[in-house]
Amino acid sequence: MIRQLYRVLGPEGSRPLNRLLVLQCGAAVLQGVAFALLVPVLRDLLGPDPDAVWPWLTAFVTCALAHAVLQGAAIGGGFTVGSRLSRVLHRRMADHALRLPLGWFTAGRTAEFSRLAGQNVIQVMSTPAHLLRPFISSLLTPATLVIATFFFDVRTALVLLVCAPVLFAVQAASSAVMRRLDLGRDAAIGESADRVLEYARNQPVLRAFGRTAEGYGALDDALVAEARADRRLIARGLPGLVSFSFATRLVFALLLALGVSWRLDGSLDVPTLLALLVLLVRLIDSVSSAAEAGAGLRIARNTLDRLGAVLDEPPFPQPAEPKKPRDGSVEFTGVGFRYDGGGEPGGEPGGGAAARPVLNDVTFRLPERSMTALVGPSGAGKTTVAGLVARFRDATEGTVRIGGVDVREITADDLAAHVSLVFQDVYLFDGTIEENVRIAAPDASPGELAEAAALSGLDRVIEELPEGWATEVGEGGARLSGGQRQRVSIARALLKDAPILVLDEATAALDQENEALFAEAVRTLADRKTLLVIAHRLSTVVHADQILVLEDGEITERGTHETLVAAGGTYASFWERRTRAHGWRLEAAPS
Ligand SMILES: Nc1ncnc2c1ncn2[C@@H]1O[C@H](COP(=O)(O)OP(=O)(O)OP(=O)(O)O)[C@@H](O)[C@H]1O
Repeated sequence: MIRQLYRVLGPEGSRPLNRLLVLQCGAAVLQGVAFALLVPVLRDLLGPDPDAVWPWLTAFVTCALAHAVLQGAAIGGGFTVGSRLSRVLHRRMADHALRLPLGWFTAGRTAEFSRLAGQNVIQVMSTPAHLLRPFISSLLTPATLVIATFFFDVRTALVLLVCAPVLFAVQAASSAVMRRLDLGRDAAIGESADRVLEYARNQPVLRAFGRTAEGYGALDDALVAEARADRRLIARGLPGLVSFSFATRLVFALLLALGVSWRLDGSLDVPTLLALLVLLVRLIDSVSSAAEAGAGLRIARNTLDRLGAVLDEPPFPQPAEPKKPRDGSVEFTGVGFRYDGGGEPGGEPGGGAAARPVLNDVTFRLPERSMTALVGPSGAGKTTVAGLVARFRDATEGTVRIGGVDVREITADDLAAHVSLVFQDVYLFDGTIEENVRIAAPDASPGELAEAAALSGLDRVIEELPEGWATEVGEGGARLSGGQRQRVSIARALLKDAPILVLDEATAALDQENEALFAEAVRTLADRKTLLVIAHRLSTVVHADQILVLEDGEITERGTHETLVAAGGTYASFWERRTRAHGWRLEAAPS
């Protein structure tokens, strides 16, 4: 536990923790000495010469006062270390989130991350003040008492010395069982929390389909599993706790019986017996509080383990000898990819359990300042290609190059500076429209902002909104329509002014008029940027310099609109159906 705290706090936090531990240990030992001094105090008080008590009483009061001072300092230190712990953890988690590969952030892991950063960090920050101190004193105070007992009655001390390992063994066994059960219960609670969140988020869909809480199977299952974990905790954990409590009472009874027999055979006087019994009660009390403190510490340890596991996740690997992209071109050479962990940046190429390849031997080049359209049926792997350009994940085979340099040799900062992305799922931060657009380039001039707004069609949104640029978008952009959100995100990507722009279904939420205007803007952008446009709507892609048709993870056709229509393949059949039906959506060709 203490090792975990040192690990999480890092070198800068270790000095206050050292100080705190010294204070807590000192306070615990002094408490033991003060309790031990009660023996000569009581013995002299009840014995034939009560006046002999004064030196012992003075020593007892001095020790008790010194203990109170150290205890006060230890409590204060506990709070200081606790708040430092929360600051360090939040900062380390935020830094680590920046360095983790984007592919790591699945919905489940994001929920776990936010739980850890929120309630779990708060839980852990109370450890030094509320859990560590009682735990240390529940170990050191009894240890001091056992040593002190040697000065009063060696036989009692020897019995305690023999019993101590038995008590510790019972406690350790019970703790190990409880820890495993706690882990299972934590996981069950986490699952329920995720399902409740999902249930809340999906209310529109669930209500539309008339599903009530009772009918929401995933939530029901999670709650049943949580109740099962609770029952398991009680059924399997309780025997351990009861055994420990039973063992401590047994030790007390044994010593009481021995004390009485020693008294009866005349080898122990009454005042010493009474004083030893008082000491024994204190000792059993302290040992019992170890079990209570242990429960809290066990939970904190599990949490620290989970925090440690997240902080140990391999970060986005930075190249040892970074290279700068030479231009704004993009090149895929024999790229293969599958979603099985083998494609995590830094992961073993081709490692992990075998999964179906999503991309297979994909080779293409996007020349600088050109427009390429990537089309294909749903699930063909288009978004995966976009993610590989931005190195959300690494290709499992082949190489992705930007400006002639392997993306694995480019630093994350350089990569971010070179690639701008617009996805269909737009996320806006709670703030104004202007703040959301300026995230891309905080120092952009009003002219640059206006140009990005004009190209993306955001200028028309601004005109319609009474508060214009100062309109608050709400959490996640909830106060804007889907089309408005999309235009904010397009403007943001344009303002960033990266040489490569990837638009993945960027126009999906736009109406036909805005989509046509945006298609026009995209055409003009191709003079300045390398564009990779993924779109179901053919009107956006007909003017592309090259069109790549991706089917089932493979490029099956490539060429301009005219050549592909003339070739009479998949693209031509898409086109034919679109013109015949006057539809705009691209769908899978009938097989
Ligand atoms: N994170 C993921 N983990 C596992 N499989 C995934 C993941 N993301 C996508 N896939 C799978 O990879 C394949 C390609 O998905 P991708 O999203 O790249 O296709 P797409 O062509 O962009 O589809 P759409 O046009 O519907 O957006 C699909 O079979 C999909 O189920």
